[in-house]
Amino acid sequence: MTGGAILTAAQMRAAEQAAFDAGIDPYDLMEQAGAAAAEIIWRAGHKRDVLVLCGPGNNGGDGFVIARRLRERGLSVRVAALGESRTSSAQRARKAWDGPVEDVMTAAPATQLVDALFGTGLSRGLDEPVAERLCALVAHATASYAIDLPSGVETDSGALLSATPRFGACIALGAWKPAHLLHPAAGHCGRLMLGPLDMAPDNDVQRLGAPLLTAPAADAHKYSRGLVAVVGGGMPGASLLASEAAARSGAGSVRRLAADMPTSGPHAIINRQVDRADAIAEQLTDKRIAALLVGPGLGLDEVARARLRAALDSGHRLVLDADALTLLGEEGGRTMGREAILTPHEGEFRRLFGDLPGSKIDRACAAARSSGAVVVYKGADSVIAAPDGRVAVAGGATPWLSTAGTGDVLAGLAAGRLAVTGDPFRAACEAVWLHGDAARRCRPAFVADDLLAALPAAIAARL
Ligand SMILES: NC(=O)C1=CN([C@@H]2O[C@H](COP(=O)(O)OP(=O)(O)OC[C@H]3O[C@@H](n4cnc5c(N)ncnc54)[C@H](OP(=O)(O)O)[C@@H]3O)[C@@H](O)[C@H]2O)[C@@H](O)CC1
Ligand SMILES: Nc1ncnc2c1ncn2[C@@H]1O[C@H](COP(=O)(O)OP(=O)(O)O)[C@@H](O)[C@H]1O
Ligand SMILES: [K+]
Repeated sequence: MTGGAILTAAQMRAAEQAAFDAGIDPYDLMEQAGAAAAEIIWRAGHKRDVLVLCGPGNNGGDGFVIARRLRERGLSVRVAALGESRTSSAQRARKAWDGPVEDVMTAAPATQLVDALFGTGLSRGLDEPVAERLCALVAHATASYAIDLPSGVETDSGALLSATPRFGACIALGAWKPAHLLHPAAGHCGRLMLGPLDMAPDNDVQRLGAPLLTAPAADAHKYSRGLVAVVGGGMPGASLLASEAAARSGAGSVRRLAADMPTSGPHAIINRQVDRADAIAEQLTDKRIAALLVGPGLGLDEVARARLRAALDSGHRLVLDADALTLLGEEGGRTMGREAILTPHEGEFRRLFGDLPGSKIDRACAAARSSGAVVVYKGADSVIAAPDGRVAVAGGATPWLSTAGTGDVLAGLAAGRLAVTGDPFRAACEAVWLHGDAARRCRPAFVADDLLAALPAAIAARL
């Protein structure tokens, strides 16, 4: 269920060095990279005139190979460079291009624009006139391709170091980089494609891929498929959304423990009217509970605090979301020391873990290590990190998800999948995938309730 390894610039360089040490010729690798990218551009099918912008490093070297390969296919190709080529492989690739080399600042636009100015070696923002020229040439083009990365983005953090155009597509070379999935850079990549190289580095950090789910066993019953308990609070809607998501996640049974009794909603959910924390604690002694969710609509008062304490003391596998995370943060955090999933958005993450350094991936890893729990650091780019160092990064979720209540659905899904699998990292990955896929199946301007109706189709697609 992985979508491929994600490597930082330093990890990519180390993998490249290991390949050279193993006998791979550096120039062969550049030829491979350029050929793979040219093949993708050719197959994209525009078959129109091309302008390839080449920078001074190996990204520029890839550009010269791409230009040569596309011309061999019969396309009208022009090349424009930003100064001299500085690496021996790039110099060799430039020599192998026997056409003219124009200046990036004066080259006329083309229908297809290939940006091979900078990749993983970008060390600072582009000079302003160069960034402006790149933006103008991309704006003129019908099709635009960033080679390895859009020039101007920081590989590891996904930050924009200078004005960066939005490309139609980005062809990653050899492996994904954090900037392909982390915002704001991810929003400038367009369609993501991977140009394969002989060198195939692996890493604990992976792009989230489609999960493989299994149907219930022939002799399954509602408890063997997982009983989910959801602790409610002052805002009933949130725990109702979460409960229904858990009920539609593949779990066998859902019990909602709250002071209110819903007047509508799926009758399959068992609502137990309990108010006091000791009554909730009593309900939580049921050993059949396979996962417990607390947080959506919980509230932040003393009653909420007592309910959270009862949940934490119950010993069950936990999903903590929303107000539970805020309350946990007020208490200075707590090491989970058990199978648990925390699902903070940006604000909850900062309240719980403070201002951590590094990329969103680094911050999620640090949070997972310090809490001992699987952390789902939500947003347009969601990072799922386990305390043992495994990470899955989800990109490409529709921004229509940024509507109230979709987090409650995700939390319910995570609890449901945790009850089914008993594995917090796997459950979190499955939940984020199914949530994103259900959103893709909804029409624009959907509301969180619509996601619930789309869940069975999202699950069916993964069986
Ligand atoms: N690793 C692999 O496995 C493979 C890698 N491959 C390819 O190599 C690429 C990495 O190549 P790379 O390391 O040569 O870096 P690259 O991005 O071309 O630029 C570095 C040059 O730019 C300069 N420079 C930096 N910022 C600047 C600025 N703002 N404005 C002006 N100059 C600036 C910098 O100079 P300096 O920072 O020293 O001033 C240096 O000269 C990678 O993305 C992929 O395309 C594939 O061919 C095969 C497999
Ligand atoms: N711009 C976006 N693009 C894609 N997904 C998003 C975006 N903004 C939010 N999301 C997703 O929507 C959900 C929102 O959760 P949350 O912020 O907890 O909302 P709520 O508390 O209202 O339920 C998360 O799963 C998050 O990853
Ligand atoms: K580039």
